Amino acid sequence: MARPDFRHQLEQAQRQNRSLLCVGLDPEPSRLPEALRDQPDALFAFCAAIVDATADRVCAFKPQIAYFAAHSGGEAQLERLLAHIRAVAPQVPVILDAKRGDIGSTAAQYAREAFERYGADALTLSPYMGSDSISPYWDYPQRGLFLLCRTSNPGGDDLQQLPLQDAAGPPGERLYERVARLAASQWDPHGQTGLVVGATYPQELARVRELAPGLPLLVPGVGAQGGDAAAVVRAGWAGPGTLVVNASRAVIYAGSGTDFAQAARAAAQALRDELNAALAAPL
Ligand SMILES: O=c1ccn([C@@H]2O[C@H](COP(=O)(O)O)[C@@H](O)[C@H]2O)c(=O)[nH]1
Repeated sequence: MARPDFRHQLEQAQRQNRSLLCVGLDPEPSRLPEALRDQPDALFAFCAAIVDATADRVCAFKPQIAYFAAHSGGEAQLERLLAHIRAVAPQVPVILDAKRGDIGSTAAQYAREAFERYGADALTLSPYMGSDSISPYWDYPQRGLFLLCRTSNPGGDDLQQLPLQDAAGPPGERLYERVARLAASQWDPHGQTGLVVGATYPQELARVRELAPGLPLLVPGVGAQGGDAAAVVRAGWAGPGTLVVNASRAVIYAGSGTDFAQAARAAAQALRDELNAALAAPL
């Protein structure tokens, strides 16, 4: 049977697992439990154990491609990991975090890599090369696209907060606001677009929600980066399928011993409950 489109997958996973939590899969070899560290497929083995332990507590998984591509043989382990998620948790969509952005001909190759090679359900993109760097991904209308809008890092201010003075928007519109407005209009011809907004900037998150009332927002920055989970829900929630809150290190490194997967499950459960407690009505 054909998989539903990303928005429906996300909505279904959120309802089924009663969860807004996305677990980020960012395996750093020096932080893996000792028992796994020397295994040739340690990245896969670690992430697969986290997936198995948390699949009924999350609405998505988000592997960050750099943690795999940085190591010889790592991309093959990422391919294996996506196949594993598909086999053990077909109801949970996978957002490949690659933050791609390039001219159209190269973008077409990145799209093929994400959606055909890895079989990801959604992909993060940097939109700062403009519409022709995004349009090749529209050839995969079933897959989700999350455009970087207001990122979680302090340096995001350097460009994303710049006021614009051109005729295409209201005077003083910030660059991140322009991205949100475009994503909610001409940059979303197939209803597949979402935005990345950091949990560390709840005011901007609320502003993005005003500008893009129905778009899914992928919100990294709770846990290790200190974002407030309840504030994220208050600012970003607009109904099932509209808010995905990512935590990577706070979940995957919750434990470091042989019980690391159980520790990850407990951390995911606690974060899921914290997010749910901030919802006005249960999922
Ligand atoms: O603005 C952004 C965009 C992406 N990320 C990514 O999310 C995770 C966050 O990891 P934590 O361990 O929960 O801090 C990581 O993969 C980043 O590359 C982000 O942090 N901010």
